[in-house]
Amino acid sequence: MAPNPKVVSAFRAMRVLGISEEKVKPVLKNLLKLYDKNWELIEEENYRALADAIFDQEETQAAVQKNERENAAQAAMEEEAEPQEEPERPLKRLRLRYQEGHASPSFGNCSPRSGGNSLKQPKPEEDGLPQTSPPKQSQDIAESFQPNVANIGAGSPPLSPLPLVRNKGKQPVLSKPLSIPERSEPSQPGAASRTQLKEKGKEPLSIQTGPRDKKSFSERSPHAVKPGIVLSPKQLVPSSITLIEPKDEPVTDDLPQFAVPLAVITPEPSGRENSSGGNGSIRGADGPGLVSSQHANGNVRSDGVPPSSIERRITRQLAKASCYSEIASTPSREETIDVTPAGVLSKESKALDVGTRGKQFGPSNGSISINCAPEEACSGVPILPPSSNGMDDCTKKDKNYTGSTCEIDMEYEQNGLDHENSHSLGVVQRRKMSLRDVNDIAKGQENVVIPLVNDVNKEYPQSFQYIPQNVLFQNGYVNFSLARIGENCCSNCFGNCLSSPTPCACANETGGDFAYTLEGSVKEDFLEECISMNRDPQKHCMFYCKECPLERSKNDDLPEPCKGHLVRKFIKECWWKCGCSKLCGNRVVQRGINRKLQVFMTPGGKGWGLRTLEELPKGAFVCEYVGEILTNAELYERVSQSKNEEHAYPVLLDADWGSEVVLKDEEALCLDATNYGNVARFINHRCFDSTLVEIPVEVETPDHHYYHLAFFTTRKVDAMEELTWDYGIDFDDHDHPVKAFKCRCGSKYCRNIKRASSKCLHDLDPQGIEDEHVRFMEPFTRIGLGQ
Ligand SMILES: C[S@@+](CC[C@H](N)C(=O)[O-])C[C@H]1O[C@@H](n2cnc3c(N)ncnc32)[C@H](O)[C@@H]1O
Repeated sequence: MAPNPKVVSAFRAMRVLGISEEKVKPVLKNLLKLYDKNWELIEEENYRALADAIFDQEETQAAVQKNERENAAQAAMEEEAEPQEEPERPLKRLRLRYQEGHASPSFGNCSPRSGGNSLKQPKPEEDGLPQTSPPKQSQDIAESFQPNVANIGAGSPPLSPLPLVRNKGKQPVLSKPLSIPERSEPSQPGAASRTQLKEKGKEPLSIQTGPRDKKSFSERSPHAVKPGIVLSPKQLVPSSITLIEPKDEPVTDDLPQFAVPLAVITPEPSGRENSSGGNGSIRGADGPGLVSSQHANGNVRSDGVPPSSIERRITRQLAKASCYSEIASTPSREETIDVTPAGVLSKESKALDVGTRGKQFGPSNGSISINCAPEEACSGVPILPPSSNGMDDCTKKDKNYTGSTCEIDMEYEQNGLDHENSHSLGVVQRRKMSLRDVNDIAKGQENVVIPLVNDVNKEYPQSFQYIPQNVLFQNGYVNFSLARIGENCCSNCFGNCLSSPTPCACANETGGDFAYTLEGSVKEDFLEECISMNRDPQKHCMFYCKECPLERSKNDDLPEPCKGHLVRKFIKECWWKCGCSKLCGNRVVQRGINRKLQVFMTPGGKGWGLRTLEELPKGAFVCEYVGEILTNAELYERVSQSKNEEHAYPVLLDADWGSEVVLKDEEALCLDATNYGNVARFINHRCFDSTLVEIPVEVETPDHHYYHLAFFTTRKVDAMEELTWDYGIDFDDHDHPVKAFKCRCGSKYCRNIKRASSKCLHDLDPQGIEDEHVRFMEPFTRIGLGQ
């Protein structure tokens, strides 16, 4: 009997969405029953009802399965019962008072490859900090981010646009924070004026205009890139298998924790404040509230049509459509809301409830909106309600907070606001604020709370909008297409891929084996190679672009030859399209931050820094570098137009340029955490022997134009130790548009210190480095150089 053509059509429509017939069949049956075989209802809107029903069913099943697995995992865990782990792994936003510093056990052996990666490291660079004093908590996190006043200078990270930062070695992934001109000392209040702050907030806007007037990357003919030599992946040791400790998983049943695609930040061309495009407008077919959750769920598309609920589900669950959601970046109001201190400080603001990671994607005030049409986005209309000028309402979260009152209690005044010049940031009013209880800079958007403390002075961090996931700015383009993702996924897997006797398809992308251990750390060999690449790039493969996008962004007319990019090692994590579960051990970075971290004011003149409140094993995931996704051209424009005092936390995503035959401008991406970013924006630089190493991680996309930049520990790190990262800055590059900061990393091998003999780092004995470093650090910290 010939199949019913209606059924065949329904199957076909669902297949396009990546849904198999087996899944469609039972749901379709039910639906027919429900609709009394009224096919019209089912066929409507391209089988929307059917797809919705399928997704609903999947969600329900997934939730049930997840619960079962978690329970099973928990049970297994309890059986194994290895008492050492911290009993309280963050499950969502938790408390976190800080921890006592644990004694650090011995170091993990690092087998130093040429560069000696493994040093036993120096003790916390910032000693002298109250090791035991509890972080100051805050009830209104937003407040914590007031621009502060003085700190901008020192504490504030300088500009470091990638393009600008010429890092000698680690080009690839990197972050080359552009440096900022000598910033005023952190301790000097008033180092940065309000005006300056304002400028920052506006940056995105100005950028918008720039690139458009100018020849954009995309307008140029694509430039070919010479493929670099590809590193033969190191053979990793076969993994033993077991479940990841459930406690380490902050996953909760109700939230889509990982897989949070991107949001797009687009300037608003016709915004009220700046028709040139300076104003980003928040727009979204579904309204702010919905938007935020949509983002959280990873809805993205690029077809120019506002996503329907079904579409959102599709993108969320299957990542089918191209990603394109939007966050208004800088409408005047938004500025008030997101960027400027005023917004941050606004206590009256009753923004959306701050969700946990995954739920709340972008600005928690609901400014994130889905916008499927980039073009449309540019004509955007500001949608932020005037009343939303406050950031997230942290009071909800704080109401349960029972910690001690933060000692931070400062009054400050926002000075020097330049309203006229601010085409974007709205009105920032001068006001005095009282700050206290800074207990979570993430505003509930991470699995854990991240407190901020300042035992050094009365400064507060530069204002910025905390986002737990990257967001697209304007021209940056990231395409998540299921069609492209499919092949590399382990669709036949189930449960925990790390428990499988044979590596899954995703593992094959990482050199034939999983990069992670059962405990969730990066395996030794893999980690060592990544560390070695950073510390001793010359010993690794580099590729040179024929026409380097980075150089072109700096000088389009007469670009300098490519300086070379490292051919990086990648980690490929399982994702939505894989058959494994959310708890699969090959999903680490996408689950977000799970460590107890704290932002603190360093005593050594580096401004704010990040430290761990718990001991971290070697290879542990700490956090991802999150920011706005820009093209190099956009970033360069942004930096060139910004004031010296502005921060910039750019990272160049060029880890795979060499494999591209033709590199389009949209593919030359970078991340900037200046205005939108996560806790990684506080990670300070340390030459050579930093405690963190960045590793590119592929989650959503099979190509490497866009990837996540994740930080893992290079060694065991003690509680209260500062987490640092080697930006790869070339301190001798005096021609660089942005001056590098005066390095105060304290490393024995600081590249910013002139030494009598220039011995190559890779010629040094790692153990020697370690020992000397320890001796070197103490006095350095104590004296407080750089202050
Ligand atoms: C990504 S931010 C790090 C957070 C920053 N300290 C803050 O207060 O916001 C980079 C900026 O921090 C400062 N910084 C980072 N590492 C430093 C170091 N080793 N020595 C001096 N300043 C440093 C510089 O101002 C740099 O531009």
